[in-house]
This record gives sequence, C-alpha cells and structure tokens, in this order.
Amino acid sequence: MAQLILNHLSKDFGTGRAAVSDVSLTVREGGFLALLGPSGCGKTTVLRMVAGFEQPTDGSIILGERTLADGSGALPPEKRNMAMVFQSYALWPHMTVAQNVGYPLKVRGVTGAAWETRVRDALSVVRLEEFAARRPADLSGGQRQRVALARCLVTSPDVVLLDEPLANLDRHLKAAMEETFREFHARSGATMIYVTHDQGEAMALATDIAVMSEGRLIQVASPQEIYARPEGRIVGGLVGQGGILDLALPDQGPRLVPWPAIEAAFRQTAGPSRPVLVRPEHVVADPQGIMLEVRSCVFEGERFALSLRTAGGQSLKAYSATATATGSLQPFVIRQGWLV
Ligand SMILES: Nc1ncnc2c1ncn2[C@@H]1O[C@H](COP(=O)(O)OP(=O)(O)OP(=O)(O)O)[C@@H](O)[C@H]1O
Repeated sequence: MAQLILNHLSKDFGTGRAAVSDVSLTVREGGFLALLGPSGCGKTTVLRMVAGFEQPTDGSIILGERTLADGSGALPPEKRNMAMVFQSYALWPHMTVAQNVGYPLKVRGVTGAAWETRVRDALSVVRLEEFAARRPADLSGGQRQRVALARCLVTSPDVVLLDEPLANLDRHLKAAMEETFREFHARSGATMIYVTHDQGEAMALATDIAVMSEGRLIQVASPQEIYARPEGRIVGGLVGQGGILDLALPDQGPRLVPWPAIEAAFRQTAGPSRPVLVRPEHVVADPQGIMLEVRSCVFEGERFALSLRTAGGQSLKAYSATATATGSLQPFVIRQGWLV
C-alpha cells in the first residue's frame, strides 16, 4: 500500500476543450477519496488515467516509489496492481461466485489450496462465504455487487478504483451497500478512489472529497470541511443542502457571517452584493427574525423541509418539526452563513 499522487494531470482528447486540466492531488495510503462533480466534469477520465486505460497528455501519476505515468511513458494497467469496479458488475454468468472471484488469481497462475484460501478470504470480507457455489443469476443486485468487490480484492490491489458502483441500485439497496463499502474499506485497508455525482454518497463514504468542475479540481477536503467551508458557489451548491443568498456585505470581514451581519445586510438595499451559503439547519423560526414566505412544506418522515423566499425573491431552505402553512409569511433567524 502506498500513497497515490496526481501531479498536474491533464487529458486532452483533441476535442477543443481539455477533459482534465492540471489536476494535482494526493490520496493518502488507506484513504478513501470520492471524486465528485456533475456529468462530464472529467471524473471518469481521471480514474481511467489512474487505472492506465488512458494516457495523460500532461503531468504524472506516482504510486509510492513508482511512477505509473509521465511524459516519458506509462505502465500498462496490469502492471499497476490496481483493481477497478464498474457500474455493471461484469460477472461471468456461467461461473459460480467462487469462480468469478477467483478468476483474476487463475489468470495469474494461482491454483489449488492457495486459490481456495484467497477466494474464501475475499468472500469473507464481503460476507458472502455461504454463496460460493451459487451463480450470479441466483443473487440479488447487492450480492452481485459484493461479488464484484470480492473479485477486485482477491489480488490484494494497492488501489481500488470504483466508477459509480451504486448508480444502478435502488435507494434502500444503496444505503445497505454504502455500509458494505465502508466495511470493505476498513477491512481491506486498500486506498480507494470512488467516482460519483451523488454528493450524499460521497459524504457518507469518503475520508476526502475532491470536487471537480469542467475538468478542473476545485477543492479537496474532508466531508465535514467541505460541507462547512466550501470554496466558491460551485462546491457550495453541489455539496449538502442550502441556498446561496446575494447579500450586501462589506468587502472585508470573516467568511463565517453571523446573524447580526446578515440582518443588517437585509436592511441594506443598495451596494454590491456577495454570495453567502446558508444551510437549512441555520434557518430557524424565531419571532425576532426577518419575514420569509413559505413556498412549500414537504414531509420527509423525521421532519418537514421548507422552501422559503425572501422579500427580494431569493430562495432558502429550512427544516421544521411541525407543518407550516404554504403561502404564509413567517419570521426566521439565519444563525450564520458562509461566504462562498
Ligand atoms: N474517449 C474520448 N474522446 C473524446 N472525448 C472524451 C472521451 N472520453 C471522455 N471525453 C470527454 O471528456 C469530458 C469528461 O468526460 P468524463 O467521462 O471524464 O466525465 P465524467 O465526469 O466522468 O462524466 P459522467 O459522470 O457523465 O460519467 C466529457 O466532455 C467527455 O465528452
């Protein structure tokens, strides 16, 4: 196991716009990095360059002491000791679970007792020991995905690459599989890179999130950090819930904006404005607050989600323990905001 370094990595397919531009980041040994961003931002291209399926146009990829790719050449995928899990599980239908999991070992010439032991160990990581003799057709979607995970683990890869592995699953199965992935990461100790456009998934799974937009890396930080202190509108809008208000705030001042400054900004009608991200948990009903229109109130099980609108027509979100009449004007305090 070793840390993975992407150094000024770029990829231009010759389409007029680079798919990946100057991406530099370090995935620490045993880390779980989520590459997050909208469709087409370059996530999969980064993953494919790390795997060795694409050659960088510029920059380098280093794993521990080894250079995997740079200006002078690239190691082929099979020499990188990595494993990739795809959205489609890509299992062989005519093979049993054990044969599917053990296939990469067979290719490497591992047979007999060594084969049996390593397949059993890999199946135990994903808790599928009992299913060794079944065929993929006789498994649920989640179990098939776990077979695919066991198969990538069986060769003890330094790095596991996952390309939207949960995209085809329903919500319940997704939640259960997130748990499996967390456990898989903890038990395998592998360094993992996980491509997703689902911020909830990234927050739930990763130790670090790298947000990309239009081929560029915008921010890399822990889920907590990126939620509390996002860099710019794109990250603020992509990670977590909330609304971005344009408020008349002074040029100087802390990025964490307290309620008195927000309240003062609401009274200010002229002057340049600055974008402030407001999380729903910081918008609370309070008679001392400013009047906001309740645009909608949706029951989410454990709470109600409110869509609110300011007098100036800007949108906000809030949570409430009780139902609130749609169309009514109610006082709310915005406890804090974050300048993005
Ligand atoms: N082989 C290729 N040839 C030309 N352009 C490509 C190729 N592969 C990807 N691209 C382009 O590069 C950009 C980034 O694509 P990429 O698949 O990396 O995005 P992504 O963030 O993974 O998107 P998605 O979430 O939709 O999979 C896109 O504009 C895409 O059209």
